[in-house]
Amino acid sequence: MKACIVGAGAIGGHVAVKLARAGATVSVLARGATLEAIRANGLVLEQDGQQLHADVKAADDAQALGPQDLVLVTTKSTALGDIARQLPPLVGPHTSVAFLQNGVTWWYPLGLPAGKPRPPQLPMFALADAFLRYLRPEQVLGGIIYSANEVLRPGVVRNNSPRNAIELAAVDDSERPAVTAARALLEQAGIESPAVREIRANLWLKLVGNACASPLSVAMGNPSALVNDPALNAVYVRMLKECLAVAAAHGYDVADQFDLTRWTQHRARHKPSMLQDYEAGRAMEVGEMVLAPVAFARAAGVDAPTLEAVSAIVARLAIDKGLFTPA
Ligand SMILES: NC(=O)C1=CN([C@@H]2O[C@H](COP(=O)(O)OP(=O)(O)OC[C@H]3O[C@@H](n4cnc5c(N)ncnc54)[C@H](OP(=O)(O)O)[C@@H]3O)[C@@H](O)[C@H]2O)C=CC1
Ligand SMILES: CC(C)(CO)C(=O)C(=O)O
Repeated sequence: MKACIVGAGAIGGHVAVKLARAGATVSVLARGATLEAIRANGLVLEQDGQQLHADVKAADDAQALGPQDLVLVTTKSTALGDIARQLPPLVGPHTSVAFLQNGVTWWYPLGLPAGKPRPPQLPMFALADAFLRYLRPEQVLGGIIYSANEVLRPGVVRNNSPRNAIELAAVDDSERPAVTAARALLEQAGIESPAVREIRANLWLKLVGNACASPLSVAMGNPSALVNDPALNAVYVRMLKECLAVAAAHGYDVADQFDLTRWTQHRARHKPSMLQDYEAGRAMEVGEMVLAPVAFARAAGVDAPTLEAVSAIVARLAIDKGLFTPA
């Protein structure tokens, strides 16, 4: 299978190495120092004390890579406007394009099953205009990542989690051969990719964790505080309950599936990507992970005072550092 990874950072670097080592024809759309490093030394993934290496074709111009069977977009959400312009040369009539961003992303309303509440109007939904100029809805896959990673230096990624999984599905939850094939490729590469019944249920399940742990970690500058400090832990648990209520109000009751222990497991050794961005001075996914759940709460009339308070603080921190601009 011909697969292109768009954005060779923490997640993209991990996935590209694994797919290439599993025998897929892998290319990456990268830029700047990362592109130079990949061209010079290939990509390296540090996992369980091992260094896994892969040489992959890399370019900053999608034209040089051509149409693919599978495109995995692994940039931050904040880059999706640019990606929408760069993607067309990678897309043929049978290409599947999976979007693996954390949080509420542009495809949420696309294929939303009848009977589920409509989401509030959010700025990221406007990206649909750009993507659907050249993608048919059935080519778009939603993706959820369970894999904690950080870039040590351009082209070198460290994996910080015991479990690495990517959940993929068509945005209307229909089973398609292209989705089954993409999951099989991931599994073959050692990345779990289980069947998905409702992609938005999986999105909420992950988002509940991110929407609470990530902003609290940014506010504290420390991911373990929300586990080790009893007062903060109480705030964290209140936020989780509120966020689970928001998900349920939007048709996805995932409370029984939420595993707090699993969420707190790698707090000590992994800084959430949002805290990594805050510390590195990179654009933060505040709209998608922090403000979106609050907007969904208001749309459904769910009272979420703890979520609102922490979200407001973290949005302010991001705005003041120039890492987020409210729409
Ligand atoms: N890191 C983690 O552990 C986890 C992350 N996620 C989610 O996964 C997504 C990706 O996160 P992560 O891997 O951490 O992000 P990173 O910032 O590490 O990587 C993104 C990569 O995309 C590149 N990029 C951005 N725009 C372009 C462009 N126009 N052309 C080419 N390359 C581009 C960046 O390059 P440059 O450096 O030049 O900007 C960078 O190399 C996010 O939504 C995040 O929330 C989910 C689970 C865990
Ligand atoms: C790995 C995990 C779950 C940690 O918060 C994450 O999603 C992130 O870093 O953004």
